[in-house]
Amino acid sequence: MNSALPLLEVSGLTMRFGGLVAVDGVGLTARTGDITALIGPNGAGKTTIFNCLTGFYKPTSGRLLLRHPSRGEVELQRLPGFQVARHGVVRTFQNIRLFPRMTVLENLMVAQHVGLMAKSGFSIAGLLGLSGWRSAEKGAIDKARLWLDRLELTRVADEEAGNLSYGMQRRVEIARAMATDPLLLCLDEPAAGLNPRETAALGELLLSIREQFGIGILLIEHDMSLVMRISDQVHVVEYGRKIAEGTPDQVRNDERVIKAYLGEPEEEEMPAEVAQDLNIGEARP
Ligand SMILES: Nc1ncnc2c1ncn2[C@@H]1O[C@H](COP(=O)(O)OP(=O)(O)OP(=O)(O)O)[C@@H](O)[C@H]1O
Repeated sequence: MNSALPLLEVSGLTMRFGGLVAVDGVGLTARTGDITALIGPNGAGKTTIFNCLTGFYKPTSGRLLLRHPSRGEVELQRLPGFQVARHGVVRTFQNIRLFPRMTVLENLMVAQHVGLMAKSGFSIAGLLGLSGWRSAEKGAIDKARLWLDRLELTRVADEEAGNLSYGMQRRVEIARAMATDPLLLCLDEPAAGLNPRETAALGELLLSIREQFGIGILLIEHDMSLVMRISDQVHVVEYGRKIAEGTPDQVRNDERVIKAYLGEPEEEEMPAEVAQDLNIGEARP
């Protein structure tokens, strides 16, 4: 657990769609060196929080404070959406969004496009081969290859991304995000569609990224077993509101969380696998 000031501090985040309040005054923090999970039942507002955080939506109100190591305190909600990733808050999506007809290596190159264009001076001359552009391009290829190597994807570097297994495509998405040097990696349901073996490998991968690169990871995930195993902190939302936060042990024993996931005891029987994941098998009839 990292005790410095949080990398990200969200306060009073509200997002309305017409009459619907999808996110209602949510606060949360994410720290460098931590895996922070954001969980809650379907429709609770998790992806909307991510969309606000990563510049896809302009929040109705609230403050999204990023402590950037060189730029100081940045209020993300004030930035144009495309600037958020440039400040190091990078995401993956619930549905994989690779370029399926490009190779894996090309997918990682595209992610670095903005940096490359900046090196070209956004000019035709730059693109036509000035040395600054050429060395930047080489740097981008080297960085892409480094991340492919780190995520054990080198052997598929020249394959079309769309031909890979779902689990491998998820890995490529994470490699692509990491190649942009994020401060905060936001993963929206990275285990969705993965088999148990792929999910276990994903867990190991996220733990090793946290260990080796000391970035913050913010994770939306429905696989409670994965969340409970790898997270440092867990925030729980229901109907757009934060209902609990704490360590996995604190959250799995929180009555409000148990009710949010399972309903009232008399309403429905607890599914055995959920009870096992939350480790509350003995606590309920
Ligand atoms: N662009 C939008 N326009 C209108 N309503 C929206 C929009 N995006 C989300 N919502 C609504 O906001 C609420 C929260 O949705 P959101 O996708 O954030 O939930 P979630 O917790 O991510 O759900 P899930 O776990 O199923 O992905 C839902 O009622 C949803 O229908």
